[in-house]
Amino acid sequence: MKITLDKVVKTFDTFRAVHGVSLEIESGELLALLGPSGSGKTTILRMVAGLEFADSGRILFGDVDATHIPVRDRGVGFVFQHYALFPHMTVAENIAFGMKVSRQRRSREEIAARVQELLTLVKLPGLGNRYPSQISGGQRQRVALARALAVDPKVLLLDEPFGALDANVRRDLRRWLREIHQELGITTIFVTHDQEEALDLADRVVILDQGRIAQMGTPREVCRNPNSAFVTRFLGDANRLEGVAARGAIRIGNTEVIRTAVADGPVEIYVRPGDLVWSAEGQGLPVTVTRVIDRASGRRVLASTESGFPLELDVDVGVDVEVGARGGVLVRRASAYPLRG
Ligand SMILES: Nc1ncnc2c1ncn2[C@@H]1O[C@H](COP(=O)(O)OP(=O)(O)OP(=O)(O)O)[C@@H](O)[C@H]1O
Repeated sequence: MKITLDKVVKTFDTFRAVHGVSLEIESGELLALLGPSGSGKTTILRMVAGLEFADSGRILFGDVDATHIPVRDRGVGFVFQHYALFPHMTVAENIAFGMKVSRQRRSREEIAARVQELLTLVKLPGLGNRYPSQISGGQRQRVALARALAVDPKVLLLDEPFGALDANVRRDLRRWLREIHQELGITTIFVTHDQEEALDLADRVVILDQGRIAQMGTPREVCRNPNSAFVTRFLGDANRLEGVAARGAIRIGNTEVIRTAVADGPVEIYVRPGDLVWSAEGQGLPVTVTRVIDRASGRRVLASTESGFPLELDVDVGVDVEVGARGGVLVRRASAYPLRG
């Protein structure tokens, strides 16, 4: 089911949470809505679900305006971080719940068979008789997904479904969700404020800033070509430096650090740690090492430029570098934006 948002606006009292968002989610696509707290992600999802109504603009399910389709007829399945399982029902009863209250009548045998099928799909066979308190947080979210899938939704809406879980479990569930999505091909909108999660999972990401779309594209597109300082900062892990652009070259102090197209004048420059190369011989931008953090994957070097900007870069495990060492860094790739103010 394709979903279209056409200039959707939502205001709470006097506060405008969503400012004319237009967006098309293709049938079978897994789209992530990514943005900081308060950027309007949940409000957009709730409007698609029919739990909230737009002040203006339209939401289409296929070619049909969804405004007047009640929640239960929209064919959407939800998994919300706080949309807990019913504690007094077993896992199987939780999964069966939607089928029992659905307009589509099913026999007891049909429901039981479907519950078993779903338990297998979410890789929890044999746990049907447990209560939610008797399974782990990660297992609970799998059950929540099975419950959402039970009524054969045309659209799946997931709002920070793994938000409360620890990093390893999140990573496993992410992979698992991707597999389930591939298997079932249901149009899915996934809300998260975690850029790694969004980039890892989604076919396309929409980055929101204060109720507006800052950028949308495939994970590769937004990572390679962030269109603003906001997106670059939000995608994370970027060093920020200041310099001056003139005729396509950016200089910091006396050093030309990179050539890139940006208007002449003061600029802010964003560089990922992996795009900086350490030079013990002092080539490039002069820096002093302030800290070295050893990790299984390599060494993270923290350094400071002559004008006092902190920098982080990665070097191989075998590279000798010590606190207090002076050297240089070469910039392989960077994004630059005119410095305002
Ligand atoms: N029912 C409401 N009444 C008033 N203001 C609201 C209501 N719901 C949301 N808002 C406001 O609208 C803005 C967007 O909220 P929303 O929950 O959509 O953001 P979000 O991006 O999902 O944030 P988070 O990641 O914190 O959940 C926020 O400033 C919020 O305070």
